[in-house]
Amino acid sequence: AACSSYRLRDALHPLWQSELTVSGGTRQSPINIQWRDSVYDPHLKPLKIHYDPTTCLYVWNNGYSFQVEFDDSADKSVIMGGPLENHYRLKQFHFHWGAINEWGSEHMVDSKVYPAELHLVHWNPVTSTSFEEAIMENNGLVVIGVFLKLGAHHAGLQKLVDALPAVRHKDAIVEFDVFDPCCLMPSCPDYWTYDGSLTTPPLTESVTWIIKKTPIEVDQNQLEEFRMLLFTSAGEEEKRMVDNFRPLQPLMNRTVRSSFR
Ligand SMILES: CCCSc1c(F)c(F)c(S(=O)(=O)NC)c(F)c1F
Ligand SMILES: [Zn+2]
Repeated sequence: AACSSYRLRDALHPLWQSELTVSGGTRQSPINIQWRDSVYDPHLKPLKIHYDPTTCLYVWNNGYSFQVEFDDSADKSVIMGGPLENHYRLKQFHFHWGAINEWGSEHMVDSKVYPAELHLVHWNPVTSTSFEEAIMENNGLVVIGVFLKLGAHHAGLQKLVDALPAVRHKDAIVEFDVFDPCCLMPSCPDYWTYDGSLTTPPLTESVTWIIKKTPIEVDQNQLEEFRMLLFTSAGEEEKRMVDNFRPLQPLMNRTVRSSFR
């Protein structure tokens, strides 16, 4: 079996075949979080999450992940507190995963890699007038990262997994209403936070990352369902949607703060 620290650098999808770089990037993501180098910040508040399940709109395959989109036309599904100065609206969530359980997450903790990682993407409605604008703004976005580890069946995730066959091909879309992403959050409040970037184009350095310390558990069948999705559109030669993670990026002059001792 592949050594667990081995990471596919030339993953199948064009996005990751060439090492994606932003010229002069100083705060790129993902990174390896070295637990002992992270700094406890007593000023970090608990993260407050209020998601309204009725803001859930649909699931779609965007050609590099499957994504659940939310109605962000009002402050209905928001996060605040933690390292944040104001509230941020939930726009979408998606996942990154590997072809096998030995790899798949984008971030690592002390070089430990997880089979998958959930990203909940939020934008700042105070400093931006739209999500598209916030992508380009310094700290316009907040992404909560949650690690997935192999373990017990995740009942909350299963509702989403059951919708995946309907979005097997790129650009497929299926209605998906009343889903509360809170069910995908670990109960442990502990997190790391650092300044970083999108891990897909345009790779803009606009993300305040909040990485939860504790993973959620999903079972083998649920991970296999992720791996049955396709990067390709209907009618094209099928390419399985796997290894849709970006390689690790240099920490450079950044400190990762922790909300816990
Ligand atoms: C043009 C952006 C479309 S929205 C989006 C996304 F689709 C995505 F995949 C990531 S990510 O970098 O991969 N994960 C945090 C983002 F940050 C995003 F904002
Ligand atoms: Zn992501």
